[in-house]
Amino acid sequence: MAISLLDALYIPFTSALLGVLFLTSISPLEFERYMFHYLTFYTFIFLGRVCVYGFGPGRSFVTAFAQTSLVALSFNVSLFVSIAVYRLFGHRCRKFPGPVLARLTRFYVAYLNAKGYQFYKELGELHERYGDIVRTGKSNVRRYWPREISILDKAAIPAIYGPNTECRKSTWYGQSGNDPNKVSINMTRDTKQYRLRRRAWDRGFSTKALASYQPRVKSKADVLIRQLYGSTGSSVDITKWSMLFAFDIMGEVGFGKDFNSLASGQEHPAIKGIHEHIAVLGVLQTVPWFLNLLGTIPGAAASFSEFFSVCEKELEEKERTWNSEKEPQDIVSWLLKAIKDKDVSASPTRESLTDDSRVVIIAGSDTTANTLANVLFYLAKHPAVQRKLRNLVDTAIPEGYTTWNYEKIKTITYIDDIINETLRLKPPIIQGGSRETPDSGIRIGDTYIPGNVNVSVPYLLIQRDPRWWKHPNDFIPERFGERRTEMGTDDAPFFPFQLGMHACAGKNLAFLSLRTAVSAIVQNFVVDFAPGETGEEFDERFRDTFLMTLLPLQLQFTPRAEVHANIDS
Ligand code: HEM
Repeated sequence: MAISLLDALYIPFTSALLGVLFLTSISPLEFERYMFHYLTFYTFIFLGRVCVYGFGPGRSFVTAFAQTSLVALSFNVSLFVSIAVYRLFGHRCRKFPGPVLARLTRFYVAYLNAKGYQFYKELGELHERYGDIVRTGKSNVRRYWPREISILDKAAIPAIYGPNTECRKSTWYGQSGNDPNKVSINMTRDTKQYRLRRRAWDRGFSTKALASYQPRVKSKADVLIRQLYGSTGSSVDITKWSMLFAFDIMGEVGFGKDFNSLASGQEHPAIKGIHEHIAVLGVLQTVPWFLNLLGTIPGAAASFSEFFSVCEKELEEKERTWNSEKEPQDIVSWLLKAIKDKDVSASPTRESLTDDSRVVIIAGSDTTANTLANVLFYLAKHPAVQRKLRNLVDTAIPEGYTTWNYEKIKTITYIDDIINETLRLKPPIIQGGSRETPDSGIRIGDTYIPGNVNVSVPYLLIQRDPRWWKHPNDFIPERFGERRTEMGTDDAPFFPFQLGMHACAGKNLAFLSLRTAVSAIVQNFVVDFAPGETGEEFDERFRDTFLMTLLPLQLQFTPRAEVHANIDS
């Protein structure tokens, strides 16, 4: 039986009406939370209708399928047209300029991300074209997405991220699920629950805990130094070795486990998993509901399952071997202690604990590794800076590396100036965290941003903005030291570790690791580019994959004794 003329007119009309009604009814909801349920329900209804109308005497499945497809088509067309009209002309963000495609769909920014993985450059161009506030459609919405705005104005930093902000974590943090009982600390959007859970983490980074980590960090630096001595005369890919160093530290300090990557010189399989994970994240982070959906499809996350299973395995081993009577000696043990003590800060479920264990590795290793590799790049490129640093280390520890001492290294503020200047130019997390404005909206200077809009300030762009930074693209560590006043550093926007309650939990550990590695390297070696390496590609072509992904960098580490011998002869 074919579709009658009446059906052919009636079905599209009622279905289209249904599409508009549906859109109106979901408008108060953060609908992407329910995307998975919606798609499942949609498929179920579709198949159910085919069965109901196709089953029975005189009925045909083909006709039922054709009718149902007409219903679905009319419903979808009406839904998408209404959404497009609303997004273009009725959205509360419509006064903010931005590319038309970004107003229509967040997949446009996913496309810009995928195009060479240099979204920060694309975003820089959008800001140049449209001004300090650009509608990017970058993440998600409560009322008909996309509602994303990128702000390149330093006044926005305290308003969005500062200690007194009323902004909350946006739907970006819903990419691994929206149930706060099942996700990591970093993905916890509920502010009350977040504050409680953060306490367990902060215990793992207390001054006392860091003092117990320090000798283990130094022992990893020793292995790195030994390996660099072994490389004498050949070039070393410092991107790889920095990752091995940072990954081993997170094994030691995170899980109390020796991952042995530095000693073996081999990438642990989990490292590949991390990089595949962040490459996917780099493109699809703009569409968190889609990432969330992908995670529910068996096999879709296969590329990074190795990393997930390593974390799961290490967590299980820790649970088996951990001595709960003793003071915790690593971050995961602090999290386990909170659970054992039934403390309010404990990860609420097994799933959330597992997700937390992944955060230990993801948040701690790539960030530190990138910074170390970039510091060494700048030292190779600026021999005068390297010499100045080495003289300071030699003055603090004249007897050489055998008497290396962290307390003395900590007093050399120039190391921190070099690390900060590196983090200004190359923040390992390139785009600022996405936050949702409170219902009442916020004011940034003279501009009112309505409520429930996702806002972010891009770290890399604002930390190189010539309005606040003199010679913004030049590497001048002294701007954080003796030239601070002259260069206006105190008034310039700098927040690579984020600010306020959601600021990086591991900042002090990062500084401990970086000060240790950088001082140990300059005390032992002179660092140069390897023959044929200019560093230009490394400097220019790093990938914007949420966490920065670096290209290999070939350096040469000449033992200082050898340099002296060459000069003397
Ligand atoms: C140079 C090194 C590092 C940089 C630049 C850095 C930067 C950041 C930034 C910008 C955030 C905020 C992310 C957001 O807004 O969602 C963050 C969060 C975090 N970082 Fe770091 N980080 C570094 C090293 C570390 C290390 C070594 C650890 C140790 C495990 C760590 C643990 C964390 C954790 C647990 C969070 C989540 C905090 C939360 O949501 O409460 N980070 N980091």
